[in-house]
Amino acid sequence: MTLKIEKLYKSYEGLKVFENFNMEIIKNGITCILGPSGCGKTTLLNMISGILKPDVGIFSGFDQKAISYIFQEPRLLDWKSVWGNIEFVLKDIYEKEEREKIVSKYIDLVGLREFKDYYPKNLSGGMMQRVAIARAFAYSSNILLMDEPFKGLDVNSKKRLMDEFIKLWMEDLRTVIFVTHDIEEAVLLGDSIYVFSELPVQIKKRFNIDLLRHKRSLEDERIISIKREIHKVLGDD
Ligand SMILES: Nc1ncnc2c1ncn2[C@@H]1O[C@H](COP(=O)(O)OP(=O)(O)OP(=O)(O)O)[C@@H](O)[C@H]1O
Repeated sequence: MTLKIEKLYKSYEGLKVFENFNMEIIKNGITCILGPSGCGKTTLLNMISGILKPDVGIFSGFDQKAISYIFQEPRLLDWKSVWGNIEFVLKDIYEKEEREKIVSKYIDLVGLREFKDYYPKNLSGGMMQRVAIARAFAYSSNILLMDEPFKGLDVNSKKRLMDEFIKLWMEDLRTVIFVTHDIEEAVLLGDSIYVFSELPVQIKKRFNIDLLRHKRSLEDERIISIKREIHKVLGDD
């Protein structure tokens, strides 16, 4: 099963970003998007989420009510604790008792139990991003948009967060659309990787990776060869 974006057009004051753009997204899989800076990746996520309107375009299989969005920066509410930030998105949906169960589950899954009463100002960047990820999963969406959620984190925090993300995703498979500049993140997490061109953006190439995620490693021959090909397509060589 796939979700489809067809005949998409979007310009900003004469700058053509999308022009007859088409793309398929695997349902309940992880689709990664790589591409040069400014090629329209965030614009695409914003249109999928409904934050931004396309000029023209058909989106099939997307229900904007069922979308969670993890932004580059965690966007936590400063005046709410870790617990409060996650509970906030469940307020109008569940009764208190059910909310507590859900928040408790996700706080444990991202390892923040002992920090549940902390406020954002007392958390590290990695911890804030863990709260943002827990919040996105706690909200029962079918589609999860992620715009470089691991950007700017040190290697260990990033590795830990990626492992936590996969653990959460395996619990209830959702359709993930994941924008990144980091080829290693893409080859470790993606079922499918799209490489975008410069503007107006087109798909330069799509890679499908059918290796089991827990068996993937950056030392694996197949992963090394896919990485090399992606570099070539991006024009990094
Ligand atoms: N609100 C806006 N008004 C005018 N131009 C915009 C606006 N938002 C984005 N653009 C332009 O549209 C193009 C695509 O921007 P977008 O942020 O979607 O790219 P991106 O691929 O996410 O970039 P990056 O990888 O640097 O985050 C860029 O040239 C950008 O300058």
